[in-house]
Amino acid sequence: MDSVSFILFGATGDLAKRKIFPALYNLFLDEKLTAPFSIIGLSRREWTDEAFQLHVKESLSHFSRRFRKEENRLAEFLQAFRYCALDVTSSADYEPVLNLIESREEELGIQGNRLFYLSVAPEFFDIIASNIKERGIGTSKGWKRLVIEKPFGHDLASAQQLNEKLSTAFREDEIYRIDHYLGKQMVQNLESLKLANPIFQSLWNNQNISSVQITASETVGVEERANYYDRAGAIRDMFQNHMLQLLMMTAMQFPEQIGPEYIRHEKRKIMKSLRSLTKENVAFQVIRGQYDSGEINGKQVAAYKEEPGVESSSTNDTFIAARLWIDDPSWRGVPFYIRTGKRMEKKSTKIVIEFKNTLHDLQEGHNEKATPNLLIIEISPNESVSLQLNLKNPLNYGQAEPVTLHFSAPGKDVPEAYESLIYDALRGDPTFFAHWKEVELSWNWVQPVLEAFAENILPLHSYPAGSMGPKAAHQLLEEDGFKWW
Ligand SMILES: NC(=O)C1=CN([C@@H]2O[C@H](COP(=O)(O)OP(=O)(O)OC[C@H]3O[C@@H](n4cnc5c(N)ncnc54)[C@H](OP(=O)(O)O)[C@@H]3O)[C@@H](O)[C@H]2O)C=CC1
Ligand SMILES: O=C1O[C@H](COP(=O)(O)O)[C@@H](O)[C@H](O)[C@H]1O
Repeated sequence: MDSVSFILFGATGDLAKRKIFPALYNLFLDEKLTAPFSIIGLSRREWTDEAFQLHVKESLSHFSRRFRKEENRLAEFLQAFRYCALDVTSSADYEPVLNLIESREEELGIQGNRLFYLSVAPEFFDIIASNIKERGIGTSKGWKRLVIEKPFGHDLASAQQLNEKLSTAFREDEIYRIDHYLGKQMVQNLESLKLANPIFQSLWNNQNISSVQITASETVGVEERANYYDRAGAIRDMFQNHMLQLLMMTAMQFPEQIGPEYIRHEKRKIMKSLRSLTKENVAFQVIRGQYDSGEINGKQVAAYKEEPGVESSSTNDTFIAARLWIDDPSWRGVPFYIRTGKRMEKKSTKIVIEFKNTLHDLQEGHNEKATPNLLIIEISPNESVSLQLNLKNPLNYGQAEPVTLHFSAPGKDVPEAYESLIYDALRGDPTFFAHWKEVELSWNWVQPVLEAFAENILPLHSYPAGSMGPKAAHQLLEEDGFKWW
């Protein structure tokens, strides 16, 4: 891997503190950051290099699990950090930034490879990209890459506009759109679960699978993010990006070859085959909900409308469930159910593949207990794969009963999502980043839902905090003869 300048916009912010510095520190400790490297922090406040280094140190003391264990290497790591104050909207402020980048590159002998990480509010993405171009910061002997955070747009039109603006400064292959769900180890494992296991390869289709469910439930509420969340809702915050990425990763067929372009091609094919909705029929396929007060882990919590910063008349969605259909030969007839929400009973992200229940079909009326085979992929908080099978129990008159084969991935010391993703961006592997076409196709599917929500065409179901969502979300599956696992 090349030596790089890592240029961090929004260096004093929350994401930098909680995720980016700890990820960089781990990469450094694991010798995955090629020495020498330069890290330049940028944001408005007037900090010295020393103040910035102290901030990084404090962030690591709170958020890095390896801080105490490997403190002896900390000074070496912090030496790489420099700081420059800049207002991203002021073109003149970019000149000292360029000077600093170049002087550090010269001092360290770095060949001009520059990774720009935009950990700032999305309204700044385009102005930063164009200033990087205009002010010559992206012009050097080495490569340049742009890493951007979500959200990528607010709807289809704004995402398209943003992409157009970014593409005047960066080529698509230079843009790395972070979706941190793609950095989760079990999501990255989906590819090998299918590819490396012929038994699943041959079963991964509508001949054998009756339905697929993807759940991301959270116990947290809106926290201090009402200003953003009340305009985004679960549909933009989780569904359009993370949930649809999980759908693509689950449903994509085996690429002809391993490689980012082949995988991304397969993902795009899934999105193109998704049956589109119209604003008028959204209500038949989508359930929206908002949490009411309730109890979570023995603690009483407030209703969404009573959260600080939320209007008492808010119709924002804190829960969404949907039934999607992939109209291609492999998946035709298999419903994909997706649900995600805040203030639910438990924190759990998982994918459940339900196989067709042939035993049940053969012995209708005789063997009520035969449950379908299930492949359960737990993504968080635990990382595991379980396969539920049926076996006869000789102690119970030979009745078929479910038994489970279970594998738990080693939780400790597994790289966190940000660590894997930053490493991939540094070495130029875009496999687990969202390609523009995936993002555009996702917005395209979601757009009628946004419109139906905005026009209040479908009911807003309330659900008690601490539950698994509104009743209507259960009915959505029951009407097809399924249930959420
Ligand atoms: N925090 C999280 O967990 C997550 C965040 N994200 C995304 O990451 C990005 C950053 O989020 P987060 O860190 O939470 O946001 P914060 O509000 O905590 O940080 C924003 C950063 O931007 C800087 N900034 C604001 N205005 C300017 C300006 N005009 N010029 C230069 N710098 C400016 C701020 O520093 P200063 O005030 O000193 O200028 C600060 O460093 C957003 O796109 C967010 O959606 C995505 C997933 C999770
Ligand atoms: O992107 C986001 O994700 C988190 C959930 O992430 P997880 O890794 O804890 O599952 C969510 O809480 C947040 O609202 C959203 O912006």
